[in-house]
Amino acid sequence: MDAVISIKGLEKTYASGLKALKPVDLDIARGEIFALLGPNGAGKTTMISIICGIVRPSAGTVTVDGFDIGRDYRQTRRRIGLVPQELHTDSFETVWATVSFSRGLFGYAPNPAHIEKVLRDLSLWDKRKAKIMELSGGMKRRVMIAKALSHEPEILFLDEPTAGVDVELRRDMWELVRRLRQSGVTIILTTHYIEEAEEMADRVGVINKGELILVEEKNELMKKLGKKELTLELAEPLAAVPAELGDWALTLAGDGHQLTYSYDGQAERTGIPSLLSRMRDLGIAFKDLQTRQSSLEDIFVSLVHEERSAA
Ligand SMILES: Nc1ncnc2c1ncn2[C@@H]1O[C@H](COP(=O)(O)OP(=O)(O)OP(=O)(O)O)[C@@H](O)[C@H]1O
Repeated sequence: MDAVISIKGLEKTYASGLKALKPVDLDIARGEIFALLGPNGAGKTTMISIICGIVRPSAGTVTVDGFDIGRDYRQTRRRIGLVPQELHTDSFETVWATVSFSRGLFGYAPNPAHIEKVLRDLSLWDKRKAKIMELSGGMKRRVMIAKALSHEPEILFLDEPTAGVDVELRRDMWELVRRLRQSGVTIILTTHYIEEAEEMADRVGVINKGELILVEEKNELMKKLGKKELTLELAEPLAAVPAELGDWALTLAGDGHQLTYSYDGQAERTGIPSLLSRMRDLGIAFKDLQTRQSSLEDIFVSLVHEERSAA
């Protein structure tokens, strides 16, 4: 892998004694979209903040394009754009001035053409003369992204990019992220919206209690762990799953009206034809049926749940 970020043995223990990151090893490939999923307090922001030089690690190393985040802070930081979770942009400055100023902070010469492109891409061009404090929350969030892109970073971190934004802005952001990837930018996003990871990510990492419990290509993950479910709407309710159907993984719901069979969609034999013929023999009729592929959300919940019960 051509790793643009390489994380080795990264640990963080806060002054309170809380271990926010257990040793984490992770390589981020150049040009990929990597989604970091995890419940509240899992350590996502801590990890991003360390890579961006905001939080100091307790142990381990991180290199960005071969530069060490500690020793070569300036070199690493100028390659990175960060869109933080919290908006702190209340200001009397205009959109144009704010975004242009951000670029200057990284030591780059002014480039009005680039700033104009960023503002246009984010539908902020019409607002360029507006003061930040006059903007709506969604607009402010766009400004945060514009600031992060002002110095043409190779790597963009988006910490919960669409928390609390409306559907339209979320779609716009997804579109923008795709365009950025096409232009060669590596994107690392944290999200609570699993739908977002499912839609966008090339690879997914799941972090729980400071531990990276899984890193996998999204498509592989969905194939490997994805279960399918067949739900039969019964003509007459059942009080319990009949013993004669004990060979199939069945559950009863909807006051006995819904019989659900969970099976491995990748398996050669699903067990469905034999189940249906056994049901016919037993005189159990159904009115309707539907199948459902488990989503990344189901996979995530079961992973985090397994970890919790193992702990
Ligand atoms: N400055 C700090 N001092 C002490 N503990 C902290 C500090 N910052 C974060 N923590 C703790 O470290 C753990 C990881 O927090 P972090 O913000 O990295 O999680 P997260 O995965 O980003 O969560 P969320 O999804 O809620 O943003 C949490 O238990 C949090 O309370």
